[in-house]
Amino acid sequence: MAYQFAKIAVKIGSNVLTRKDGTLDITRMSALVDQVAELHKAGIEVILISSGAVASGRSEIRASKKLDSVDQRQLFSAVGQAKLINRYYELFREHKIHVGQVLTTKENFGTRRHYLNQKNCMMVMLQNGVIPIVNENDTISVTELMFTDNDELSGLIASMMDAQALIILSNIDGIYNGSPSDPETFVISEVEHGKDLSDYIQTEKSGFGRGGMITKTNIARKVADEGITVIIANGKRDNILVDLLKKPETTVCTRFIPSTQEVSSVKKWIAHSEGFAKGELHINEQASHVLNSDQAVSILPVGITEIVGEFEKDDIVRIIDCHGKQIGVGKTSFDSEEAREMIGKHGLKPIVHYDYLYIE
Ligand SMILES: Nc1ncnc2c1ncn2[C@@H]1O[C@H](COP(=O)(O)OP(=O)(O)O)[C@@H](O)[C@H]1O
Ligand SMILES: N[C@@H](CCC(=O)OP(=O)(O)O)C(=O)O
Repeated sequence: MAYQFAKIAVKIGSNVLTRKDGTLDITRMSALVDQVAELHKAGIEVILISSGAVASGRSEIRASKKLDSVDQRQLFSAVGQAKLINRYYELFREHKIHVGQVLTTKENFGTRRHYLNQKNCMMVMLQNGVIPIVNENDTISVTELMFTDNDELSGLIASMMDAQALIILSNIDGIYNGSPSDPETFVISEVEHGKDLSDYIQTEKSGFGRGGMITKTNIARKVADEGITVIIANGKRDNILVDLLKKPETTVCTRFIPSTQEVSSVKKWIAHSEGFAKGELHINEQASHVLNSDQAVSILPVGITEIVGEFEKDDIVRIIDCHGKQIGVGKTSFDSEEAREMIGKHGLKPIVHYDYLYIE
C-alpha cells in the first residue's frame, strides 16, 4: 500500500518514553522502533527527534548532594542520553537498520553556514540509509540560547530537511477543545490555516515534558505555514505511526493543514531564527499595512521609523509594526549604522529584501 508521505520527521516526547515512575519504557520504545522500521523498509525517509535523555538519566543515578536545576540537567542528560541512544541502537539493530546520533544546540542553527552544515550531516545519513536520531545537547545548552523544548527543535529539523510531515508524539491524542480532563471536550481533528487555538490550551504540562501544548501549537502553526503537514498524536497508542500514515481518516490526532504556498529554503531558515535576532526595525503604519497583506514586498528605508540595537549586515532582525507588535523576522542587507542613516529616505535599496523576510 502506498503511504501518504515520502519523508517525515517524528518527534517523540519524554512522556511517551517514560513510565510514571520516571524509568525508560523499553516496551514502548521497542514498539515505536518496530513502526519506524516498517516505514523505513517501505521506503519512507524518517528523521527521529527523541526526548528522554534527562528522564532516563534521572532514573539511572542518584546525585550525592542536592543539585541546582542546571547541574541536574547536565548530569542526568549526560548519563541518560548514552542510555537512550544505546537502546535505540540495539532495537534498530534487530531490524538491521543503522542509526546515528545527532546532538545539537540552538547555536548550530544561528548562521546560514552552520544551518547548512547541520542539514548536510543529516542528508548524508539519509542517503546512506541511516536514521538520524536527534536531541538537543542538554549537557551544554544551559544558557538562554536553549530550545524552548524539543518541539521547537523538531520544527526546525522538519523544515530544514524538507520533510513532508512532522509527527509530534505526546502522551495525549491531540489538541482538545478545552481541558483534556473534561469529559465534554474532544480532540480537534483539523486545524485550518490561521485558526486561533489559544482559548483551548491549558498551561499544564505532562510530568516530564518541558514546553507543554502551547509550544506544540505555535510550532505546528509555523511549520504548517511552510507547507509541511503537522500531526499531534498519542505515542502511547499501539501502532500509531503506521496508522497515521496508512489510515489517516480513522486515526485520532490533530492535523494542521499545510499552506499550499511554496516557501524557499532561506525563508524557512529565517522563520526559525527569531532567537538569534540582533536588533529591531520599527516600521510605520503604511508599511505595517502592506506587510500584513498578501503582497510580496520588501522593507524599504522610507517605511522605517526607528532602528533598535546594533547589528551587522546579514544579521537577523525583528520587524516591529506601528503598534509595537512583532510581525516577523528578516535578514538585513545593511548594518545598523548604515541603516540608521537611511531611515525615512526615498529611492534606496530595501533594508530587508522580500526573499529574506518572514512575516508571521
Ligand atoms: N487543549 C489541550 N489539549 C491537549 N493537551 C493539552 C491541552 N492543554 C494542555 N495540554 C497538556 O499538554 C501536555 C503535552 O505537552 P508536554 O507535556 O510538553 O508533552 P511532551 O513531553 O510529549 O512534549 C498534555 O499532556 C496536556 O496535559
Ligand atoms: N532534550 C531533553 C528534552 C526535553 C523536552 O523538550 O522534553 P519534551 O517536552 O518531552 O519533548 C531530553 O532529552 O531530556
